[in-house]
Amino acid sequence: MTASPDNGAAKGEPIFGTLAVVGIGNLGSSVARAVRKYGAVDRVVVADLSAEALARAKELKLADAYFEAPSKAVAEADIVVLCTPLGAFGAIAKAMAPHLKPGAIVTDVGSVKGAVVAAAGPHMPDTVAFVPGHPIAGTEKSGPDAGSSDLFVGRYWILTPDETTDRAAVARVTELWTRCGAIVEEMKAEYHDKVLAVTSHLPHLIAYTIVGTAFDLEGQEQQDVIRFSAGGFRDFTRIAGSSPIMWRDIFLNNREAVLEMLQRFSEDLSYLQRAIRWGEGDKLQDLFTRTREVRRGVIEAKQDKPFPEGGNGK
Ligand SMILES: NC(=O)C1=CN([C@@H]2O[C@H](COP(=O)(O)OP(=O)(O)OC[C@H]3O[C@@H](n4cnc5c(N)ncnc54)[C@H](O)[C@@H]3O)[C@@H](O)[C@H]2O)C=CC1
Ligand SMILES: O=C(O)C(=O)Cc1ccc(O)cc1
Repeated sequence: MTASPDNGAAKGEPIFGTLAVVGIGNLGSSVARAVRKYGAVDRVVVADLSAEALARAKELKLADAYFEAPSKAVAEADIVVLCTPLGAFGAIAKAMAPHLKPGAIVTDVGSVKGAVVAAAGPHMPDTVAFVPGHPIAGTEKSGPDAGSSDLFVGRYWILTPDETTDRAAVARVTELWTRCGAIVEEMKAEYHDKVLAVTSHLPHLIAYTIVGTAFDLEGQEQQDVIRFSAGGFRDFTRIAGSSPIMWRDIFLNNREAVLEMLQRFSEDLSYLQRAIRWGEGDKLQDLFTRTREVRRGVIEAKQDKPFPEGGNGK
C-alpha cells in the first residue's frame, strides 16, 4: 500500500488545543497541513521572519493566525514546533522563552539533535517540557509550497528525550506524530547524530562535492555533463539542489560525527582508488556485490513501511 494525498484522514479527539509552527517552510508547512488533516489539534498559528513566506502561507490558508515574531505566536500555544534552519534555534528559544504558556511543550524537527539540545535547552523555562525530535522525511525543496500533509505517513519520527525529559510530554508528542501517520522511535541524541551522519549527512556532502566537481569543469565539458546527465549524476543533482542554509547548519552542528564518518569514507575511497589503479577487479566486484545486498535490504525495509512518493523515500 502506498499512501495517497487523500487517504482516509484518520480522525480522533484533538490531542492539543493550539499548535504553533515557527518557520513555515517545507517542514513547517507539512506539520501544519498534517495536524489539520488528521484532526490532531484545534488551531494552528505560525511565525516566520520572512514576510514572503508568511504571505504565501496565508494564500495557502495553512493556519488560523500569522505572526512575524515567534514570541507572539507561542503566547497562545499548547505545543510549539520549531521548523527553522538549525542555526536559528538558540536565538528563537531565547526570544520566545518568556512568552511560553506554563505547561506548554516545545519540540522541533531539526536534522541534528545534540546541538539543538545544547542551543535551545538552556533557554527553556522550568514550567515547559522540551522534547527534541526529527522526522526522517523530507525533500530537497524549500518554502511553504513544498510541504505535504502526508509527508510523515509511514516514516520514522525520532524523539531524543534524556533522563530529565517529562515522560508525559514525550507520550503526547508521540501521540501527535503517530496521528499524522509517523512511526515514532526514541533514541539518545548522540546516537541519532552518528547514524544520521552516515545515512543522510555524508550522502548530501558527497552529492554537493560531485556536482561541484562537474561545475568546475571548463566550457564544453561542463555543458555536456549537464546535457547528458543521466542516472547517477542526475540523482546527485536532486540532492545537491537542497537548501544551502539548512545544510550549512547541519554540517556546522554535527561536526564531530560527520568528520568521523568522512574519515572512514575517505579511507574506503582510497581502497577503491588503489584497486582501480592496480586492476584488482575482484576487490571491486566483492564490494559491489555486498552493496547490492545492502540495497536489497533497504528495498525490503521500504516495502514493510510504505511512504509517499518523493524525497528520501525514493
Ligand atoms: N527539508 C527537509 O527535507 C527536512 C528538513 N528538516 C529540518 O527542518 C528544518 C526546516 O527545514 P525546511 O523546512 O526544509 O526549510 P525551509 O527553508 O523550507 O523553511 C525554513 C523556514 O524558516 C524560516 N526562518 C528562518 N529563520 C527564522 C527565524 N529566525 N525565525 C522565524 N522563521 C525563520 C524561513 O523564513 C523559512 O520560511 C531544518 O532544521 C531541517 O534540518 C528535517 C527533516 C527533513
Ligand atoms: O530529499 C532527501 O533525499 C532527503 O534526504 C530529505 C531529508 C533531509 C534532511 C533530513 O533530516 C531528513 C530528510
